[in-house]
Amino acid sequence: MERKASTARSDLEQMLADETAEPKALPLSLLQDITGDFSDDQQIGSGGFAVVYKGIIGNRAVALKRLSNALMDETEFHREVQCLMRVKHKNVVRFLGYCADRQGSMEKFDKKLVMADVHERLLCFEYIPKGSLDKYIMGDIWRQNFAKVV
Ligand SMILES: Nc1ncnc2c1ncn2[C@@H]1O[C@H](COP(=O)(O)OP(=O)(O)OP(=O)(O)O)[C@@H](O)[C@H]1O
Repeated sequence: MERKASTARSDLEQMLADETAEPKALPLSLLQDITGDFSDDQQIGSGGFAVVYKGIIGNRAVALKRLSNALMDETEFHREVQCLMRVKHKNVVRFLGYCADRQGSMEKFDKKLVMADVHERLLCFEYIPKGSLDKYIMGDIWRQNFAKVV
């Protein structure tokens, strides 16, 4: 792992230990490293705007939302990060950091090689175990309404 990523890894470890630490910018190389390069095995869910991965950092975990560029543009991403940085509440999942990375990559288009701009935008949160709340809510609704019929 490169030096920048290894410094960021220890910063993130310290942030997980210190609940008062502010969210910060995280390098893409660190996020690739802790998610096995966004491996399918570490995928934990997906929502309207993102695929969510579990990132392993020491004996702790974080949740990483990898945003779809088609669904959220740069301005919206900045606004989202600004809002998340202001929210601090015991009942709201803690926001730990963000990553906005842009790299040139040579791609074939129409039989020609062209330099494509590849954007990665990610949001990092504390990891909440035991799955999604809607499963528990829907589980109850299902039990109350349909369990007797089946
Ligand atoms: N902090 C987290 N810790 C653990 N799992 C998470 C966390 N955040 C999201 N997930 C998992 O990823 C799934 C998708 O989350 P996400 O917030 O992207 O979708 P959503 O709740 O449908 O929201 P939206 O519609 O705003 O995208 C959740 O249902 C949950 O299983």
